[in-house]
Amino acid sequence: MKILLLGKNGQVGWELQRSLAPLGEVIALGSDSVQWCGNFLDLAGIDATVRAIAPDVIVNAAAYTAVDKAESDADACATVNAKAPGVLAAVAAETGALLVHYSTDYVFDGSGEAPRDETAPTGPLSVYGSTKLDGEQAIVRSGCQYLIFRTSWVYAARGGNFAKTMLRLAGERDRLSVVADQIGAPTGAELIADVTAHAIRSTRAQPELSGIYHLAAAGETSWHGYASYVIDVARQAGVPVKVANEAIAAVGSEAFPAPAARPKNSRLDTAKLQAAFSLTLPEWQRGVARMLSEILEK
Ligand SMILES: NC(=O)C1=CN([C@@H]2O[C@H](COP(=O)(O)OP(=O)(O)OC[C@H]3O[C@@H](n4cnc5c(N)ncnc54)[C@H](OP(=O)(O)O)[C@@H]3O)[C@@H](O)[C@H]2O)C=CC1
Ligand SMILES: Cc1cn([C@H]2C[C@H](O)[C@@H](COP(=O)(O)OP(=O)(O)O[C@H]3O[C@@H](C)C(=O)[C@@H](O)[C@H]3O)O2)c(=O)[nH]c1=O
Ligand SMILES: [Mg+2]
Repeated sequence: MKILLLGKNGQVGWELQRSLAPLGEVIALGSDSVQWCGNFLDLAGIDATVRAIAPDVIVNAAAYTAVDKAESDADACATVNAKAPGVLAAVAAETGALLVHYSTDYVFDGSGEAPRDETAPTGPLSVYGSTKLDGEQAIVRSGCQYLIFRTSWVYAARGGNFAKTMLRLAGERDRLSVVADQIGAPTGAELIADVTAHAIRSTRAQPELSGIYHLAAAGETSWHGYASYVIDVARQAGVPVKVANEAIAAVGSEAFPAPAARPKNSRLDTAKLQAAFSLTLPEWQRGVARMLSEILEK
């Protein structure tokens, strides 16, 4: 099996370089690749690259993920998150390749408290969420065989994420304010990459497994609960933190104004994935603790 991995240097892309290796020949590209075009702003280049490599599986881990910046950079965000996946899907539809792609809880409007399943109506609140939804829909419309994993609150030992921002701020400040009315599940890039490899194997054998799946760790927390957990683990590991637990103020979203609105309810119902691929997704704390042990023991 020949696999083309795009976005190899991102949180998920980096873990996919590891998890996809046993499946076959992996050609991994980043936006800075020179031998082939890896830049999603060059749609013609991406089209030519995929056709020249002619992979059996395309795994797209590239995306414009700067949620707040996207609000004032909509065109670039749409090209990367919607148009480029449309180009990948068109080639996959023509060649019969399987396209694997990632989307987000931010395609939902965050109303209510019930976890969303894959049939729930969407209603993105941000440019980022809208472009990610457009990308999903371009893939579904193309008629190609696909696996789209909607995930949430992704972290990795490597790369930028909320947990690492909190660790940095906890070392610098003696007070923090963190929103407590946005609820979701922090999900490790490692878990996503492992589930992806497993799902590709199964779908290559059973094409009817193709579709959209929610993929998030089990359990739930708020960003405030997540920050408190991360800082507590760091403190117990002997990392010097300036902020005392009671100085991590739980605030409403309105107290933390940001260019992009975020959904309050980011809960994802993952029953379809767990049933289709015979998986049990672990509680969010397990992966976060593992990531922290990796970065704190350096
Ligand atoms: N991060 C999160 O919290 C969540 C992410 N997701 C989705 O999961 C997937 C992976 O996310 P994650 O690994 O966290 O993302 P990262 O932000 O860690 O990585 C994104 C990757 O996309 C690449 N990229 C950005 N712009 C371009 C471009 N113009 N051309 C080619 N490549 C580009 C970046 O490469 P470079 O650095 O070279 O620019 C980077 O390697 C994405 O589809 C994302 O939408 C879903 C839910 C949550
Ligand atoms: C840094 C910081 C953030 N926050 C709030 C802002 C925001 O509502 C929430 C999350 O902050 P961030 O901006 O780091 O997280 P954000 O970039 O919105 O994370 C999102 O990334 C995209 C790619 C996704 O697909 C989503 O699933 C989600 O993971 O925490 C605080 O309340 N206090 C703080 O000190
Ligand atoms: Mg972010």
